[in-house]
Amino acid sequence: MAQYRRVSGSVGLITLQNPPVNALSASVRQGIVDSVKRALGDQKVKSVVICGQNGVFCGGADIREFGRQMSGPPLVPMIHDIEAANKPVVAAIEGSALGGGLELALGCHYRISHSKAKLGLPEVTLGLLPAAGGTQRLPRLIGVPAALNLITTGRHVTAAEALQLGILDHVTEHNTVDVAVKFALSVTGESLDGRRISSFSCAPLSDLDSLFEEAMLKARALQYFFFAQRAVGRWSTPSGARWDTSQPRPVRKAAVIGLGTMGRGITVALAQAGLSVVAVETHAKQLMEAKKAVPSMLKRGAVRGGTTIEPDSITYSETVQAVADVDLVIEAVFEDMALKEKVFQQLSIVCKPDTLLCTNTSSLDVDHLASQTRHPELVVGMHFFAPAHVMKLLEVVYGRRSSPAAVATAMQLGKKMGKVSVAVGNCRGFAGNRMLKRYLEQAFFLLEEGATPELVDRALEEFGFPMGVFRMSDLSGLDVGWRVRKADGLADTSLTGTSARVRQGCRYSPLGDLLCEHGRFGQKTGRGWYQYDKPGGRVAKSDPWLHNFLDEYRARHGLVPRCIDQQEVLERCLFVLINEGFQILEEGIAAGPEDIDAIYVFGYGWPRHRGGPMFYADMVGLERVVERLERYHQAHPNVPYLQPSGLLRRLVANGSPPIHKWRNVIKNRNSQL
Ligand SMILES: CCC/C=C/C(=O)SCCNC(=O)CCNC(=O)[C@H](O)C(C)(C)COP(=O)([O-])OP(=O)([O-])OC[C@H]1O[C@@H](n2cnc3c(N)ncnc32)[C@H](O)[C@@H]1OP(=O)([O-])[O-]
Repeated sequence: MAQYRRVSGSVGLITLQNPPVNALSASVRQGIVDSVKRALGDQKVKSVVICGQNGVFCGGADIREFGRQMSGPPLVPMIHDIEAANKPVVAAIEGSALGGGLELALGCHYRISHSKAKLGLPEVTLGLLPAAGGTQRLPRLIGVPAALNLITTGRHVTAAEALQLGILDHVTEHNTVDVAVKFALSVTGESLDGRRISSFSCAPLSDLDSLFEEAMLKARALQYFFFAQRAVGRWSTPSGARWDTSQPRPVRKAAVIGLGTMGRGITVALAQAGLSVVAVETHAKQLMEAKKAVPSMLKRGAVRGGTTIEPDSITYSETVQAVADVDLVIEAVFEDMALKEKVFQQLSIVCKPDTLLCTNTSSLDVDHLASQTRHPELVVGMHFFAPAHVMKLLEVVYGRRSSPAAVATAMQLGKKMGKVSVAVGNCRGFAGNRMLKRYLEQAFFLLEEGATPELVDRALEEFGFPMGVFRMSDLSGLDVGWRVRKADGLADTSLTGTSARVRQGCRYSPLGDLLCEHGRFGQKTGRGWYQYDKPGGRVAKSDPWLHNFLDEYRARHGLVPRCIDQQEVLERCLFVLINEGFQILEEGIAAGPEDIDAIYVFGYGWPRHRGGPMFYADMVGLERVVERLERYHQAHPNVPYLQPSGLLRRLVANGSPPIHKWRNVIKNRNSQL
């Protein structure tokens, strides 16, 4: 219902009353219709304010009435009558104005909001359209592009953003109803001609078709990704193991070896999944720190998720012997093969014969680690992403000898931990990091050729990544990749002349190695591709030192900088990553494009509304991807990964079938097409 009273002499105050969110039930709509009629008919009333009780304007349609026979006055004429009123009507928005609630506010002549309020048209998330005027009034008020974004995403915006967009007339920190009443008094008698949104004309746009086309593509990408997430659970391996024929083993007690950043996150994620956990760290200082850090991470998680954690579900130990009775072990020691070999040899002796042994390596050879144990069929990779208790992605890496039960167990455990688990084969970097390597290389090459970190990052962020490659590299630490390149014998900055930029016959950029030699490891040292106000600082600022360094580097190597545009950045960085994805599909490292897309959206910040790299390739058109790769390969013949992969070429030769048909072509990869 709605309460009506006259306040401040001449303002009719209508208060929506329907706990908990003043949704527009039949009786609320009836209350509004009756109150508006009263206010407009009362000569003492010169203006009207509509608000909601208990600090919430209106949560939209009453979801408790969904599926029931429609009764009471319909919303559209009700809002239209408010707009047509000859006395000013002001919406006083507190809490939320969502769906029909915002549509009601758009029917008012003025909108005043508290700074903490949220506004939006979330109908799309319920399978509806904002059909009570939202699709008509919002574009007229804020323009088609901004309205389309709100309508198609359903996102809630803050009062500050709503003010900036032009949805609100005023935002206040004070009592919103009091402010709205004062405002209503001040506009009494003013003309309402320019305040009725439905009479506004929509600003004409020359590129309206492409705008709608883009919105349609986003919708298609989101639909594709919805199904892709589900497809990854139906895993299979080239040896014929499958999700529906492989029986997972029960895992009640698990162990984590190594309590650095990753190990702590994994311990938390296991405990949150209800397992009892043995957390092992052989360095006394690190163990002591973990004993403090893990419970506070668990506490924070419990507050966020409203859950409780058994405090004694984790036991700590300084020796590997403590894992003798666990069902599964996740090794998370330093990324060093010799160290991991030793751990696996020890585990193979200490653990029960049927304990599953998992490694959290991000790129090392799972088969080699399996060969260190007595039961290589019980070894798989469980590659978590930092922070392991937050990030949704888990790559489950099966080796040559991993049993179907071992893969099924790791996949099921991942699911229990709330992860999206993707089964991938064993190769250097698995699927995600292997593709990332090509993307990073191209970003470095672009700097050599004349780009700046700012230019590259801007292009990637405008594409939709939360962070460009260089800002991301500063966040995760430049030293991580440097260590790997040193171990691989690549990071040799003593080389001069042309050999400084070539390794094993291919183009190589030593830029990352040189930065590390200057002690620039990214945020942790306060300097990287950008500068930060202090070590550990978060706000990246352009660094003149870096720009000088790049100028000198180019001059030293006789590289003439050229103008690089955003399109080249996107094509070079993304198409090479996509090409590696096709290679991975061809080799059977990932079973289907959905696996790669899930990995990239959940693990690497690929924008969901672009569906993932493989879906994006399908959208761009496979022929175009091939054509651009060939062109770039011609320009850079010493970068072999720019050469289109065999599978990509075969798909094009097959008439570029849509993504859901690629598996058929992959299956027939031995045919003579
Ligand atoms: C022709 C029609 C056209 C219009 C179509 C639309 O408007 S479509 C758009 C429709 N609107 C939306 O899609 C908005 C959906 N709602 C929200 O986004 C959020 O609830 C919120 C932001 C309003 C409040 O967030 P918060 O974290 O502060 O609180 P919370 O989430 O914990 O909920 C608290 C309680 O409120 C209840 N309840 C909530 N909404 C409605 C409703 N519309 N109705 C009835 N009840 C509703 C909720 O069930 C819960 O009850 P419980 O379990 O305690 O008995």
